[in-house]
Amino acid sequence: MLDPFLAEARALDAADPLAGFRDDFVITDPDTVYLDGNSLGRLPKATRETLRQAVDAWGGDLIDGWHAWLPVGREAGDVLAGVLGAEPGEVVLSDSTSVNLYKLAVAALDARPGRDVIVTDDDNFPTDRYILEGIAAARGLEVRRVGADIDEGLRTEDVEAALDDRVALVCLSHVAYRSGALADLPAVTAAAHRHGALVLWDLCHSAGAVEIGLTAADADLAVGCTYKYLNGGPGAPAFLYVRRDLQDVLVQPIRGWFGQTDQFAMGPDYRPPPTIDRFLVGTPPMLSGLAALEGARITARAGIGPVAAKARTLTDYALRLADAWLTPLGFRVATPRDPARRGSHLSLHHPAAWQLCQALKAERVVPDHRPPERLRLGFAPLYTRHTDLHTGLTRLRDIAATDRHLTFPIIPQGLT
Ligand SMILES: Cc1ncc(COP(=O)(O)O)c(C=O)c1O
Ligand SMILES: Nc1c(O)cccc1C(=O)C[C@H](N)C(=O)O
Repeated sequence: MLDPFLAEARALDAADPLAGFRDDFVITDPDTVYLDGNSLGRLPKATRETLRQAVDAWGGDLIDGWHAWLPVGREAGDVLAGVLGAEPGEVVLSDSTSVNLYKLAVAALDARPGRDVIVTDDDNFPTDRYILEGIAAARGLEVRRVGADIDEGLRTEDVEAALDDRVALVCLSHVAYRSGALADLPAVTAAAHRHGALVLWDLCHSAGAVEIGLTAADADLAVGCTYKYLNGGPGAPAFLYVRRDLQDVLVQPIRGWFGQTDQFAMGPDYRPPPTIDRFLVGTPPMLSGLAALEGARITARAGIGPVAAKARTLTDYALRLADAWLTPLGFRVATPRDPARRGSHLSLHHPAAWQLCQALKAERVVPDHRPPERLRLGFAPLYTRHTDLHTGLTRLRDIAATDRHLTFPIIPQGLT
């Protein structure tokens, strides 16, 4: 008899309005179940072609190529604005998420003179915590860390309790990198605004996975990477968002010539334009920028509404498999069960998570491991099928049931 879960996966895939998008990606080994698109997304076929042409343009056009390349960061920003629920002209590609976080955090702090507290959470992604601590140390500020449950995420009331009129900036991840827990972006933003603070959101794990609605939430600032669900490729430039009315108010700390009015006039003084361009710094990596644009276009074409809806059916389906097959084997779901409170990945706690991760890879299922003791399974709605989850979790169940993972070393080393 056909496993009812498999029948269900096939029915969900058959009814999936995004099913055709899988063909837009390069898939060299169809037997591998790739569940790490939340760390590095797949290569879009269009990107392979775009990059071939870009390399030829470099070879042929040489310096003249810049006429076509210079607008790419803004063009990609406008495509991403649709994905993030922002307006054209409010998003641009620039630098890395880490560098953008620094630039916007400092700009926000400078816009709130006399206030000396940054609020973040104690489970935020490492780069965010390190950068905020660094800024605070350099400026003699306090970092107030809200306690976040590592599986259930941040509670709005806990953020609210940390707010007062000393707080200049609240900086949080929208989707928590380990658990996938989704913070309440509109509610936290509104609470911070009631206390006169600005909010900077890290959208790395939500961009291209959930509906964000930056404009609807009156969000101030955001950063995020393009190499995860947006399929921009390894090291592709990050994006930054600054709400229109803040653009000519905020001054970013790295006064590069790409953030200058009429940069090729090579003028004597720094006079940043009143637009999103003032948050640029230096010469962008063009090949990666073109790849980020191509990747963003696919999500924009699919529409973030259908993408987010598929993220819900994928995570919901995987949760039910986990409950039925994995909980009896010592796994514990480490992601919120409420679909309104999670992004597009699922975390599973198991004391042997590292070994299970290695065993899965050996059997052509690619998850990753995040300490402490969590397997992280990322579902990229554009190319992950429900049947992939059935295959991947069947292999995980069989490995755990037969202890095949115990032959792998216990100590994590290097990349997962
Ligand atoms: C939440 C979050 N912020 C930031 C980063 C990384 O930023 P960067 O691209 O600067 O390494 C990641 C992933 O690498 C992330 O998951
Ligand atoms: N950015 C990464 C990298 O340069 C190497 C390996 C992994 C990454 C990641 O994106 C990790 C990811 N942000 C995470 O949530 O763990």
